[in-house]
Amino acid sequence: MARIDLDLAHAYRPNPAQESDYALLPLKMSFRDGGAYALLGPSGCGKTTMLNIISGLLAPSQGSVKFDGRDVTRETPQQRNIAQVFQFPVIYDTMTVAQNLAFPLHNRKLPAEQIRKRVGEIAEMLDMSGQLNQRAAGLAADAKQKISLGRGLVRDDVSAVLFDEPLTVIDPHLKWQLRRKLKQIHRELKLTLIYVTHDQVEALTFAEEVVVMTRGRAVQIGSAEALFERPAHTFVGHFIGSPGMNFLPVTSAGGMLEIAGTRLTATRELPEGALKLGIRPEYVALAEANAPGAVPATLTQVQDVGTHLMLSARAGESAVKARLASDAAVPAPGATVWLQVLGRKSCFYRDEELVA
Ligand SMILES: Nc1ncnc2c1ncn2[C@@H]1O[C@H](COP(=O)(O)OP(=O)(O)OP(=O)(O)O)[C@@H](O)[C@H]1O
Repeated sequence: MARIDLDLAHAYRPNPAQESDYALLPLKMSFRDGGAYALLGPSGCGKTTMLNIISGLLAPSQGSVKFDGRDVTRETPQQRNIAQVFQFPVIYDTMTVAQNLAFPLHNRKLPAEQIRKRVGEIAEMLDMSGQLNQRAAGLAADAKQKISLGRGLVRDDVSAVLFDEPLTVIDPHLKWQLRRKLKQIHRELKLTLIYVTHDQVEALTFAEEVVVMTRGRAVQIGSAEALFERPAHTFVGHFIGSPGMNFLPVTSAGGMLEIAGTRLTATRELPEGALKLGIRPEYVALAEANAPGAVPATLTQVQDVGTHLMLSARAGESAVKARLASDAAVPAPGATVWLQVLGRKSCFYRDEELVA
C-alpha cells in the first residue's frame, strides 16, 4: 500500500492559457495509505483524468505523482503496481471463476497454497464461494463484474486499487449490497482504494473521504459529515444532499445582517459586505413571527414525502426549502411563514468559498 501525493495540473491541449483549457487545474492533494476515497462530481469534471494520472495510464502535463515519496510520474500502471477495476467486466470467459481470481496471483508467481487460500477468502467476501468452479462465460453481467472486483482486490501487495464507476452494470438492489461489501472488504483488507463515481450515495456509503470535484477543481476533501455540515464551497452544498443547501444573499455590516429584506442580529462574527448564507433544508425550522434569526417567506408548496414534509417557500428573491417532521403543523400554500435560517448550522460564503 502507498501514500499517494499529487502536485500537478493537466491539459489535454498544448499551451493551456485559460482555466477552461485544463481538465485538471493546478492541485495539491494526498491520499492516505490504506484510506478509502471516492472522487465525486458531475460528468466532465475531471474524475477519470485524475484516476488515470494516479494509475499511470496518463502522464500529467505539469507536475508530479509520488507514491510513498517516490516520483512515479513517468511509470506505467505495472511499474506503479496498481490494480484497476473498470465499468465493464475485464475477465477471461474461458476460465473458471477461481482461475480468473487466481490469475493476478499466478502472474506474481505466488505459491499454489497461498493462491488457493487468498482466492477462497476473496470469493467468500464476494459471496462467490459456490461458483468457484463455474466457467465465467455462463455467468450474468453482474457476476462477471464481481469477478472483476475480486481480481482487483485479490493481491495484497498493490500500491492502490482504483475503481472507475465499477457498479454501472450492476442492478440497483445488488449495487447497494456490493457497496456495503466493498466497505467491509476495505475494513478487512486495509487496501488503499480510490473510487470514481458521479453518484453521491455511492460515494458517501463507500468512502471514508470524498473528493468533490467540479470543472477540473477538487473543491473539498472530507467525510460525509464534513461535506454535509460544513461545505467548503457552494458547489458542495448544492451537489451533496437531496435537495441541496439553500443559499440566500446577505449583506453584513456592524454585526447586523440583511437577509431577504429583514434585518437580523448576526449570531457570530462575520466579514463585512456581500455574503451568501447557506443553510441545509434539514436545519431550516418554522419560527414565530419576528423570532431572532428568522425571515418571513411565502409558502409555495408542501410535499408529504412519507418520512417527512418538504416545504418550498420564497424569501425575497430566494427559493428556500425546509425539511420538517411529517406531523408538523404547516399552513396552506400562499401563507406567510417565518423560517429560522440563522443558527449554529448556518454557513457563510464569499466568492463561493466558506468564510464563516
Ligand atoms: N482524451 C481526451 N482528449 C481531450 N479532452 C479530454 C480527453 N479526455 C477527457 N477530456 C476532457 O477533459 C475533461 C474532464 O474529463 P474526464 O473524463 O476526466 O471527466 P469525468 O469527470 O471523468 O467525466 P465522466 O464521468 O463523463 O467520465 C472534459 O472536459 C473532457 O471532455
